[in-house]
Amino acid sequence: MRSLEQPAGNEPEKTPSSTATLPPLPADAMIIVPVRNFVLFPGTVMPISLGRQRSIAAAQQAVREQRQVGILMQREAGENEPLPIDMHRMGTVANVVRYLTAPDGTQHLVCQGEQRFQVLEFLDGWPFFVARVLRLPDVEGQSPDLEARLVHLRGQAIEALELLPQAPREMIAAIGSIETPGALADFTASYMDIKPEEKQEVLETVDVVARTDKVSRLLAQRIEVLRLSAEIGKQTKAALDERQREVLLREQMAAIQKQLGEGDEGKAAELAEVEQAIAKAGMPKDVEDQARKELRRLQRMPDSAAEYGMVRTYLDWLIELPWSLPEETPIDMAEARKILDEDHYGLDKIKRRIVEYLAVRKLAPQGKAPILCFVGPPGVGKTSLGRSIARAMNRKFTRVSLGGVHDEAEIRGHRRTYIGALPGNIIQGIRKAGSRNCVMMLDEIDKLGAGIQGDPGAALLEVLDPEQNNTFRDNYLGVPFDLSRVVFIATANMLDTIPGPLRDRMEIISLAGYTASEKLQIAERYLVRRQMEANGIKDGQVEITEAALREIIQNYTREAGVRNLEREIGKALRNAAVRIAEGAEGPITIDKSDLADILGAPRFENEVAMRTSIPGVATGLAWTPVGGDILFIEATRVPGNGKLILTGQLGEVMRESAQAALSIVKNRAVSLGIDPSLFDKHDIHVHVPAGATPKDGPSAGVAMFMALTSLMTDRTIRSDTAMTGEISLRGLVLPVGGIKEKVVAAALSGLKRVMLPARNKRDYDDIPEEARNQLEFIWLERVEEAVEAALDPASQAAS
Ligand SMILES: Nc1ncnc2c1ncn2[C@@H]1O[C@H](COP(=O)(O)OP(=O)(O)OP(=O)(O)O)[C@@H](O)[C@H]1O
Repeated sequence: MRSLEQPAGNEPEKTPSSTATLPPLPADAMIIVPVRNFVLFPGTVMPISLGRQRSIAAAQQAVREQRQVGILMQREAGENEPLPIDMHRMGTVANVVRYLTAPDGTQHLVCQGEQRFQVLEFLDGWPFFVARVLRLPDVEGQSPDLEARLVHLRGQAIEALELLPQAPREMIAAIGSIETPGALADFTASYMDIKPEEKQEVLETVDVVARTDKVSRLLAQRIEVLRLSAEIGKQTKAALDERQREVLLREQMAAIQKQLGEGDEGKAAELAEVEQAIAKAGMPKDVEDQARKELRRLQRMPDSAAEYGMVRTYLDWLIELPWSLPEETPIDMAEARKILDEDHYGLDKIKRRIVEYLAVRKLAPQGKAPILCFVGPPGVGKTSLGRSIARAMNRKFTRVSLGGVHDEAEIRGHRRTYIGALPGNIIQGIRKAGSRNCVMMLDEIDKLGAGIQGDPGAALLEVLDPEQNNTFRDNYLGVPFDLSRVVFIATANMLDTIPGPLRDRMEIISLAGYTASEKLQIAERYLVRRQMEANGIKDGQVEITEAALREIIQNYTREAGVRNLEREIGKALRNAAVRIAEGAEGPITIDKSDLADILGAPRFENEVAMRTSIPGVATGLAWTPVGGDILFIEATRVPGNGKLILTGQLGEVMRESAQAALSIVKNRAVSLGIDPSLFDKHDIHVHVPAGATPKDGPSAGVAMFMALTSLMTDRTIRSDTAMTGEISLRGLVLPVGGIKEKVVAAALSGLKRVMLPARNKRDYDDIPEEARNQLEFIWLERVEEAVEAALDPASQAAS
């Protein structure tokens, strides 16, 4: 209800700077800013636009002198050059909150009304209006009568606000917080939709009781008008029946969209397609209802709305998920066997187990088959076995990686309220497979973490539980999805870290790794062919000799599986491919002697011989999640006083076994031919290099003992011998785990002899024949036997 100040016509040329020399204002005088069609009330803050030069000068002077101003309404709004006589006699003293110039150059004064004032007389001598005034603060006592008026007026004010189509909440709150009737009357009058003259009348009603009554009367009239208007609105609305209303709204929406330049034809066509897709998707009834509900929301939304894209993506997910079940063909067992043999060399026991599993599924397709879990080092064929199972069952195959999954939402999805939410990786896997009865491989189930964001293991349990997984609920989808026909297969590198409850659900099938000749077979039959195809080499163009393959297996790779082997073969073949492309006359043969040029120097050649050529180094055998490995224990002595120094990030148990080994050596010093005084003059340092191998557990005991014995007797250990075994303080050799993997690793490293605890003889049958044939086995009861067998006879003379 405030009108803008109009720019004045011919204002006398008085610039604000010239006001610096103005006479000082008398004590009861005040700078006056005349305004039009606007009443500032005490207790309210309002901006006033300044147009006339005189008003700008007044405002600038007030700001300069940090003075209050008097806001006074003109009697005639149209008067550009008001004289004192043209102004009301009563106005409001105000503090200047801000004085600002808008980007378009207009000036504004933000004022906070403080109290009423009455003009006593206008004074001359300033380029703006100045008047002597009488301030009129509100006189408000406390009486039940006043209190009653306050309550009544407050009730009315709130009622009036609530009758407005959109009741401003903060206004209601402000009204509730005003404590005195006079202030409430001012506040209400200020915001009420009444004429400026009526507002001026309220301002001029200094008596609080009279003022409250006046505002109350005005409000009562207002409420009556508002009520009537609401009533009319309601009646008109009721007159339109629901259908008409919808048509009307749709038309309005279309009109608005047109206004916004959003052509609705493209959108309509798009949504018609979505509707058809929903009808065709084969969704269960409740899912279809949900999809249609979302579609209706889309229809009502402009396609520029941020939410439009989100709902559209959600619908795409619902549409693209394979809800219906494809026909399941019975498993052909003979064919299944053929496929397994076709894809994999060896692995007879495992293939047999898989055939059994398939037979059970064939006989009881709806039954609860166990979940297979392949455990073994990388590259031994876990994933490719999973693919073969899918092929044998005539189903789609999909992989879901669980490595490093810490958050339940990665399995089960984020709620749609999150920005960028998506379904969890189970549902993503299903969509990728495009089939509800796919074979889903849950990779690296042993690397599942448990973080603060819920336990992904628990979510996975639900996925795998046949009692629950027919109504698996992904947070993003918000509707159940039936996973009961999915064939789950898990893979892991190690058993220990698979959460217990998950392990209980699964049938573990271990794949230990391949011997050198198995690798050779796999390479000859599968890997070379596959890499030739991958590198565009035709049959007969390149040949890799057996000797070359053996060399790669022996000296270029050291792994339980065949992944690196395949990579090295690929590298060798690519080299040949380049030569063919450059026009070399075929066929090209890659022999052992060519490898150094193609693949570089052998990586593992003679490592053992080199390392063990000095006293104090023993070759141990370690078990790791990626298969067995050899490991060197190095001991050296430095001048000191008998301390044992251990380095190489050893675990607690391994540190203890080093101490035990030292005690045993000290105990037997004389019989071993060691000068006991050596121990007093030296510190002994034991180091176990090889960063990647986990170094804990007691099984390096024998190797520690031998390294120390070798050091103190100054005799080297045979370079063809590796050892494993725990030791007791009394010199007994105790059994250890992982014998099969360790022995295979020893064979792969080209060693000839292994020293094992006698009580591990029971594991001998598990050791692959090839390794058995390659190695000499020395079974140890006591550490003395190790000394006997391991110290190099050639180094005897030196002692
Ligand atoms: N017995 C085998 N016969 C033929 N090929 C094999 C055999 N074992 C492994 N392979 C081949 O070796 C490669 C690596 O195997 P795969 O990817 O299945 O290993 P993985 O055990 O799943 O490893 P990771 O745990 O790292 O996933 C594949 O190309 C696979 O076909």
